[in-house]
Amino acid sequence: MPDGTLTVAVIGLGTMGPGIIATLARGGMPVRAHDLSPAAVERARAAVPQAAAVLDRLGVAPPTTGEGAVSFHDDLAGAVAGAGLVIENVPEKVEVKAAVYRALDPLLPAGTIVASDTSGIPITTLQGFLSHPERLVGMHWSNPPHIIPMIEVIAGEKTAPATVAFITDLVRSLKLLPVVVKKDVPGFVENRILYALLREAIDLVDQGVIDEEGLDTCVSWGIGYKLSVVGPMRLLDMAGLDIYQSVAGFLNADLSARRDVAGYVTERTRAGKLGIKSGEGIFPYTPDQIAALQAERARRLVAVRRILEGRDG
Ligand SMILES: NC(=O)C1=CN([C@@H]2O[C@H](COP(=O)(O)OP(=O)(O)OC[C@H]3O[C@@H](n4cnc5c(N)ncnc54)[C@H](O)[C@@H]3O)[C@@H](O)[C@H]2O)C=CC1
Ligand SMILES: Cc1ncc(C=O)c(C(=O)O)c1O
Repeated sequence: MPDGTLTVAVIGLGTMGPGIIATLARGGMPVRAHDLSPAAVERARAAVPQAAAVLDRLGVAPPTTGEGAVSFHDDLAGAVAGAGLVIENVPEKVEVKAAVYRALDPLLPAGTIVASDTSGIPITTLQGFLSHPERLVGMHWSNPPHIIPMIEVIAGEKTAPATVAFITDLVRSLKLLPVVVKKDVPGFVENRILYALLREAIDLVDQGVIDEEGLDTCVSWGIGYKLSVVGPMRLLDMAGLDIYQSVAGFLNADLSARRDVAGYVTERTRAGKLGIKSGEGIFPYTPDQIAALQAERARRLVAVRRILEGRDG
């Protein structure tokens, strides 16, 4: 069980880092942040207060002891000094994560818990790169991490139950929603659902069934809107399992079952068109548009969450 003295190190300060840092600090924990890129550190220095301002709008108050201090460290050793928890948040490549774990090993006491924010690399795979694998666990936040309250907690084959309990208690102490995933499958739960949806969405655009804007309108104002209130299992009962039986009977065989990544995406990633992070992906973005888009998305997500939590509306 985390106590009031827990210091957390966050390694990797890109898309996910600043929101995670702000959330932990708002929970009263000192946070020590590190990225090998000085540019990423500078971006994070600006992004953490921005995420904290969103937490204000969400009504997330620090404990009476106050907000945790955030410090930035050029070196990994300095970042993890005194940390009881290290959150690994580097790119989704096994070799990159493995290198971080190998670098962490001599720096950490055996009992220091290491939580990976991996989107779906099996935790058991990652446990092969860290001594005392019982202390490694998946702690999968969703983007934006300072707004989405659900966090998946995933044990690898060698993860100790106490490690899982530690992270689920920590998530609860932040008044967030831990979901313990019972099997260490690739993609866990959230991303298996999301990637099945994205595979179908990309396929529909690729086939010319609908254009990108139309796809987003259809999903955001149809099933996406509905799923924010009624989960898939409850939706089956709401629609009627007989309806699912009939429709799935012909539709399942027609859904995309591709095992590779659609050329629609590969062409863009190979061209460096990565999305907001590169200024263009499926859509083009100017810096002003990015700032406005991120502010508006935060505003809407905050408003929806407040309503779903029964605080507004
Ligand atoms: N982007 C998303 O929507 C989500 C990503 N994740 C997962 O979180 C992890 C991080 O993802 P992002 O923040 O999107 O990645 P990112 O690419 O935006 O940021 C990664 C950061 O790690 C830094 N880095 C790379 N190697 C490093 C090293 N050896 N030591 C220290 N820092 C290093 C990079 O400089 C970069 O700033 C990945 O495992 C990803 O799958 C999880 C949930 C959502
Ligand atoms: C496309 C995509 N891939 C992975 C994740 C999370 O691991 C997200 C997300 O959190 O939204 C995502 O959108």
